[in-house]
Amino acid sequence: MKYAIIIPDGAADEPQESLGGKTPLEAAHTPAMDALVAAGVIARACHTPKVLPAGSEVGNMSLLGYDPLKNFTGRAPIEAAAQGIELGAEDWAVRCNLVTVEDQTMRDFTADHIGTDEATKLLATMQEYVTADTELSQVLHFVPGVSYRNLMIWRGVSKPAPFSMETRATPPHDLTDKSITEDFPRGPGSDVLVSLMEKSVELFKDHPVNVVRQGYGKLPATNVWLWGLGRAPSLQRFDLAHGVHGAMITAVDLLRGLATLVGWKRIEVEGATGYTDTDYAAKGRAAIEALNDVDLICVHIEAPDEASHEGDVQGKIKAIEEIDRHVVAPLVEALKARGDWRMMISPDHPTFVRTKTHTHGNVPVAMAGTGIKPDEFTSYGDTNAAKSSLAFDEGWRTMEWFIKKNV
Ligand SMILES: O=C(O)[C@@H](CO)OP(=O)(O)O
Repeated sequence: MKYAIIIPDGAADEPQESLGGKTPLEAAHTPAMDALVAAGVIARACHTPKVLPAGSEVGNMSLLGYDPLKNFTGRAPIEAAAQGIELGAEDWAVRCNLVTVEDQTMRDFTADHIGTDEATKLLATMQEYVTADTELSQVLHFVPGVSYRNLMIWRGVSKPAPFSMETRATPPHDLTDKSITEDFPRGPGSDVLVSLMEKSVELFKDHPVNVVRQGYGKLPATNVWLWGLGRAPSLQRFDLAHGVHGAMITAVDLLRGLATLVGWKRIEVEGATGYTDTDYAAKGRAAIEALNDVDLICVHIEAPDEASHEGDVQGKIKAIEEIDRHVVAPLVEALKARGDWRMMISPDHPTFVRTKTHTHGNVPVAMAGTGIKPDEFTSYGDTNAAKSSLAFDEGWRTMEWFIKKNV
């Protein structure tokens, strides 16, 4: 049996007045996704338990079949795994966004999609500052990632990290257009995080990177925003849990990290950007090719989530349609040509274009293929999922149903 999982990140949403009461998934023209539901089932799953952040870090862990209530330790340690950074028992990883804050309001949690080269220079400035501070020089390390998504690592052997599970920090994408004044990190060790965030304002103010950016009309990176901290998680290998070898196609470190932690192969695709300008067709082609090597291919596409964070409903619809045409449609054909197959389509969490951020709640899950008997539904969407009698309140249990159903 060959399996494929498509994750249109953040694609679930609420009905929109501007779409005549449809959700973006329902307004989008998605013949391949609809055909999959017609041939199989639609279900709903909750991948974000109320007590955890309604984020991709929790949602995707659950989607891959791991109970986040037992396994989730924070977002940054997962992203550290993507970079091959090993965290010891005393170490903490912290997500270090580059952001644009204006008049104490979060103008852009991506610092206008800052380039990786520019981000690397700004992080080097933070590192220079920390290195000059004898107390923190041995423990804090700024690690560039891709664009605004970077890390800070606290090596805790010589000086224990002051953080705990009680340390709270708000994701900057939850603050778009909002005041940041009440949302600085809180709890154990937050003074260290806040002082670095404040110091970055001073260090970045006239930084050459920002001078150049403003010269060509781009927003400056005014601050680092520290959040998503945690210690290393330990996840059971996916093949030991399900007897299936998997591979991941994604453009973001969060999913690369999850793949690493569960023992999946990672496939890098040229032109995959983690944004709405990604090369959807290249991802589709890479997924088909991967079926030669692995039993399960997972394709994660960040674009619907990014369009939602920008409040761009038409951009979200376009991203969903591109996924349907360039990933789902060719992949279904390729799977069918190989014999027994199954496909699942599931977002990790809803991202509302209205609020420009993630929310807890159900996502629609389409599952079809060998051994899955069709239900009465014939199109993919949030409303049909809400009506379905197949529901996974503990979303992480969906994976077992998908892999093992009737086998
Ligand atoms: O990586 C991030 O910082 C966020 C926003 O881009 O991603 P997601 O919304 O998928 O959690």
